[in-house]
Amino acid sequence: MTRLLIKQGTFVTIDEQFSVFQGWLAVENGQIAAMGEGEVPQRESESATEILDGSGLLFMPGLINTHGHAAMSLLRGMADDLVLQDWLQNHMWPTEAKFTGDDVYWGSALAAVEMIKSGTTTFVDMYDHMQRVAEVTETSGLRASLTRGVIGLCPEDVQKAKLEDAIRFAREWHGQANGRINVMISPHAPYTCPPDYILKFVEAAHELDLPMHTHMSETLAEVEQNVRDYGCRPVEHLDRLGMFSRPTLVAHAVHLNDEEIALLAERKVAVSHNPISNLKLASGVARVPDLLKAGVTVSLGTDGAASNNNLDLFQEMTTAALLHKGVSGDPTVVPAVEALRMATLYGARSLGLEGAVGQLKVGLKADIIAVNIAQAHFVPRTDYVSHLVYSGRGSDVVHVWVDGKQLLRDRQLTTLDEEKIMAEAELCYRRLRA
Ligand SMILES: CSC[C@H]1O[C@@H](n2cnc3c(O)ncnc32)[C@H](O)[C@@H]1O
Ligand SMILES: [Zn+2]
Repeated sequence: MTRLLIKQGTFVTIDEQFSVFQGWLAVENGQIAAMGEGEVPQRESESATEILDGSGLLFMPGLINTHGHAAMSLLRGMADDLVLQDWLQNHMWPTEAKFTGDDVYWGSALAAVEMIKSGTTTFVDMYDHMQRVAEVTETSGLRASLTRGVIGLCPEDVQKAKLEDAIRFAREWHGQANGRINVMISPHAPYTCPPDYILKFVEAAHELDLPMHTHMSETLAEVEQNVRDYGCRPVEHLDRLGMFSRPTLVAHAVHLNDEEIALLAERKVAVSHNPISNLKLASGVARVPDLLKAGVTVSLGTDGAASNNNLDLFQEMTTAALLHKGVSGDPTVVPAVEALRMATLYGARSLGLEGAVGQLKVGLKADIIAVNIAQAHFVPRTDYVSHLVYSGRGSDVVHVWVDGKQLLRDRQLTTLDEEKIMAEAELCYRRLRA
């Protein structure tokens, strides 16, 4: 049995009473086995099989990206500066229709490279050809909640086949990769899935005992269309269809009224806040301070790299912390520590993984990242939580572990061939555009 000892590091434990301390941490059997402040006890030095000098490094829980479409990394920069519906209907969907399983594999691998190198250890992915995303997850060593996203704007036989594919994927992959893969059930959105079709997903989620994930209330146009088509706003619509009787994570939730926020809190629906994607597609600004005040779990997502245009959760934290101050005129909303919790603890909570990941605590899985704080933008040592959120970047991450396995060592990937993946992704894009 190997036992890694990290000594003389700076540690940020994320909890309601987060703390920053100088000390040590031991990893054994994929878990945080022990940790403490100050000098390493002699018994820890003696039982270690590997020792890492943590001087100049800050260790914290790996970041959790609660909404994305990994394979869309292939479409980065392809159609910038458009509103959602134009972007989706006239650019993303026509190109995605040509995606093969291999395109999804290499696009997702490209995303995995970027995520690991910017400190993400768990990601949510909603897409098609999900077995290929699962393969990337298995090989890369990342942790993921994966879901076959289904657009139901198609004939009944195609709808049926897509639902069956989602169920088959769930049965095959939930709990796989040593428990690193979980599965969710996903009708893509209320405006792309008719109500009777959404009902079938809710039934499947009950049968399989799985959580649900969907896009919801992302644009004003979507809310208005929902009212026109179904006589109510998306939150009430999904509630009537029984979706919130399952543990549910909704992406975006930008356009909400007070009653909807109260209902989301009551139903314990979690929200994945994607501030950069929402800004880029000019969708609006989610009412994050109000959601948090109401007790809704709000985590952070990048969405796909075609609407972001990167997968760096540090930038998402910075944006979340700044944006809501700007629009509210209140500098106290979304303080740095809350942005950090959104990217870690609240991410874990929204995926049913609280108590397993998202914090540095003895007994939790060793999903840990090390940030190089021996750099000008982390000086002086006033407040490391502030530095991480307001001046940190994904490229500051030097080491990454998931389940105690090191996926990034001195910024070198240990499980993925970065050069090959970039070359294959470039070829996929050229083929798709030909
Ligand atoms: C059917 S798989 C997922 C589907 O979602 C599309 N998508 C990507 N970003 C967004 C977004 O912000 N809102 C709605 N849908 C989005 C993606 O292009 C895939 O087709
Ligand atoms: Zn999305």
